[in-house]
Amino acid sequence: MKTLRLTDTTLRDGSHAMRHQFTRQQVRSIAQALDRAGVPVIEVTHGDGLGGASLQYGFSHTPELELIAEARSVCERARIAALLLPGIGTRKELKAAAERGVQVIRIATQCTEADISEQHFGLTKELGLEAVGFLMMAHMRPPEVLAEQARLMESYGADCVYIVDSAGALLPDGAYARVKALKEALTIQVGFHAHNNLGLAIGNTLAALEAGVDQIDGSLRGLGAGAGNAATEVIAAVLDKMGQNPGLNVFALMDAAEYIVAPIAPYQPLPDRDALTIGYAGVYSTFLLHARRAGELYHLDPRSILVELGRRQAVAGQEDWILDVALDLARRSQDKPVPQT
Ligand SMILES: CC[C@H](O)CC(=O)C(=O)O
Ligand SMILES: [Mn+2]
Repeated sequence: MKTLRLTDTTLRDGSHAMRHQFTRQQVRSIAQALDRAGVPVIEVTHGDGLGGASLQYGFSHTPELELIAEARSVCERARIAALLLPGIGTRKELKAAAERGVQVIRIATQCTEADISEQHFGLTKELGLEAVGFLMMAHMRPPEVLAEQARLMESYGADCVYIVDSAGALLPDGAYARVKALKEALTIQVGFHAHNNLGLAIGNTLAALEAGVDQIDGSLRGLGAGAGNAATEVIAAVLDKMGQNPGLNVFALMDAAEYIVAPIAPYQPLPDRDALTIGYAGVYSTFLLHARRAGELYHLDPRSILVELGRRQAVAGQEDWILDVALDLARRSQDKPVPQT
């Protein structure tokens, strides 16, 4: 039986929910707990990947390279992964991350733009690292288009390509069909990364498993953008009940979620009305907090901003659209004629 590989992204996708304020001590405790619980890969980076700390995406409390080194120093078995979005992260950050002990680079592009990742895969392989492709906003394209894009990443040297449900907008049949299409098109491994905006993160992960997925993502307590990710401790318990536990200590993960992550999380990600709107309208999960802020600023319901962003098909990197949309909606509401009585 092949072994399913779990990557925990509490210290990367969870960074969105933490507004990128992880401290060294928090990273050490979380990484050590995950390592001891048998999680084989731990992703540590600014939420928007290497080089993400900026005015646009939010500055980090502690530089991500230092956090990577902290995580590396406490792990005895787990490999450390870092996310990189071409254009945000450059060759310089990629090399620096490798020097701090990163062994897996996950290269993320919009699901129709795999062609911008060739150089980054090239350098990752040159440095002797494992290279994983991330096709983001995968609900926006049908399985056959994703398979073509994944084939490009395979030709650049990817060891695995992920279907990334960035908006948490997929239903189980959509997750199944997309993973299946990649399994049929590629000779390398296939992964699935879920968001819980429609409350389907675990259900979709199980659909991906049914389609033959090789790698999946989780985060403790689901800490992540939007309504968060598939919770690592829940994945572990479910896989265990299915007789498919790949070596995860279920109780140790429950403890890490409860006693290490819950006390430091600023809120518990869940499909509340704004996050649910993200899944419903098919919007990038990281837009949640930005849309809430814009809503407060312009006295708008964040849901109206999110629905309009979905209509305009906004994708990663278009965070500046959020304020534009809010301004348009605020202006439009002022233009409305006052009802005559
Ligand atoms: C900014 C990168 C993004 O958060 C990657 C990811 O996890 C996703 O698209 O879901
Ligand atoms: Mn994500």
